Amino acid sequence: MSEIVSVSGGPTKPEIIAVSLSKLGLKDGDRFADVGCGTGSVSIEASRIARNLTIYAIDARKEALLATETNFKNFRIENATILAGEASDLLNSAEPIDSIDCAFVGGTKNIGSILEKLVEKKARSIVVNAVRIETVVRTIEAMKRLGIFDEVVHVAVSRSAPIAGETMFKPENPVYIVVGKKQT
Ligand SMILES: C[S@@+](CC[C@H](N)C(=O)[O-])C[C@H]1O[C@@H](n2cnc3c(N)ncnc32)[C@H](O)[C@@H]1O
Repeated sequence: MSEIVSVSGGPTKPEIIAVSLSKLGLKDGDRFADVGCGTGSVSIEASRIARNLTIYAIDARKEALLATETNFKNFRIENATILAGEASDLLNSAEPIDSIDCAFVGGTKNIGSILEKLVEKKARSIVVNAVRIETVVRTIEAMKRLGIFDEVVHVAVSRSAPIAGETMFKPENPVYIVVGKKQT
């Protein structure tokens, strides 16, 4: 199995991806947006959970796009379009993405605008990862305005590490997982 090529800020830790994707509720055949894809690791895990996804991986940084391209090739991710640029612009019109079922947002610059566009594209479920408290507040407020706010989960993971032949735990940075669901 290939190692994932990393970039600054990614890959997202596997435990955070696991909780995020469990909240997202992907189904086979969904159209999935990985907004601020970094390394593409969330898309790679998403395609292990649901079959026949159509993936749109978006990032504004060249190094992230290159890493995603390499990782998708190494992990044999199919049906994926990698899009370069500001997410709120790329989600603005019907081209290249006309509708979305589920979105994971790991890149939170312009989060209010991104959420608006995802709702316009009929996303039934949106999960945002945030580490800054200001981003968490902005995300909750935007989701409430759009009538999609569901919950926030604060996840703090500690990982085992060897010490003097025994085992201690080292904390990872806590992450807030903000969940939005289309009201039915
Ligand atoms: C924390 S990293 C994401 C890590 C990723 N989930 C992974 O597993 O590799 C955030 C990424 O979002 C991108 N980003 C942030 N805001 C963005 C926006 N508004 N549009 C496009 N990309 C954005 C950054 O360039 C960065 O690569």
